[in-house]
Amino acid sequence: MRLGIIGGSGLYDLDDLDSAEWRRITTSFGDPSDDLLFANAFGAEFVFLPRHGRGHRLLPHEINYRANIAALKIAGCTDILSVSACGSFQETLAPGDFLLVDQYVDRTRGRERTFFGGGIAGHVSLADPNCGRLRDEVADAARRTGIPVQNGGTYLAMEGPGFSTRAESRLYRQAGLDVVGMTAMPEAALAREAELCYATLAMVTDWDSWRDAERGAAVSDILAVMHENVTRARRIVRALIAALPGSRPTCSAGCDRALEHAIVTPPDLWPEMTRTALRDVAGRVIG
Ligand SMILES: CSC[C@H]1O[C@H](OP(=O)(O)O)[C@H](O)[C@@H]1O
Ligand SMILES: Nc1ncnc2[nH]cnc12
Repeated sequence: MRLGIIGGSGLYDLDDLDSAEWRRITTSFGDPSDDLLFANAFGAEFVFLPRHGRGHRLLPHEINYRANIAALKIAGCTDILSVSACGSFQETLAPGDFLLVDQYVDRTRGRERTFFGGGIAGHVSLADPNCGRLRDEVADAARRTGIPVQNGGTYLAMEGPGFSTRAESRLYRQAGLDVVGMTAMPEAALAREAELCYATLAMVTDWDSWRDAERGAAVSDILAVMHENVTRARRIVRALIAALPGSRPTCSAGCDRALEHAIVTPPDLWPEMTRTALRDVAGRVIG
């Protein structure tokens, strides 16, 4: 089992590593957000990728999500923990709190959201869009650190880059959604297509814009909360790494077999170019 960590806003590298090396990986789907950090700690090898690049150079819609997921797959990752800063729609999720997301509502637009196409049609199931097993492992890791984490909640993926209007924010709150961010989709869907176990650790940084008496989501407030809490996010990640099993168990949630019955086009019709590109992420079924 090899863990990939996608660091979101505020998490651009990891500390306390025994060894680490930044390496460039190119993919059939373009370049990832940055080089990948191949690292070793607690006797486990893992890979880290800063989603917005070091120095936070990329807006959510400028991120090449396909290349990021493909690069982590090429790097040998079997599981991905994605860390994301989020606004909260719930009184029970205050700035500084952590949530393990189990559902997403995707309101992003115009992003490349599939590896399929170009003559090979594939449709994966997204009913349970992330890995319950990995989520529980992260919850256990958090428990060992003593950091409270809510296990389960819905993440609204908005297009951005501007934050929600008050009307949008209230609508999402009334709909019972829990947090809002700009990056977990199509990342989660692409991880599923690449047969990777995927979970989102959401770090609540603000109340978004539904509270009358407050000015609404603002980067200065978000960055302040993020800086105060990124150390706790790192502690959860470290506890997870320290408990990683040496070999990957067959995923009880089925993420590692997501493509088993997903491809509709018969193999004799697969265009060679598309097949070659898909090998980066779907070699197991593409051959
Ligand atoms: C810096 S505030 C908005 C920014 O923060 C979140 O990033 P990430 O999900 O990568 O932690 C949000 O999605 C926006 O990209
Ligand atoms: N309120 C918010 N909306 C969208 N993305 C965010 N990232 C952090 N806080 C956010």
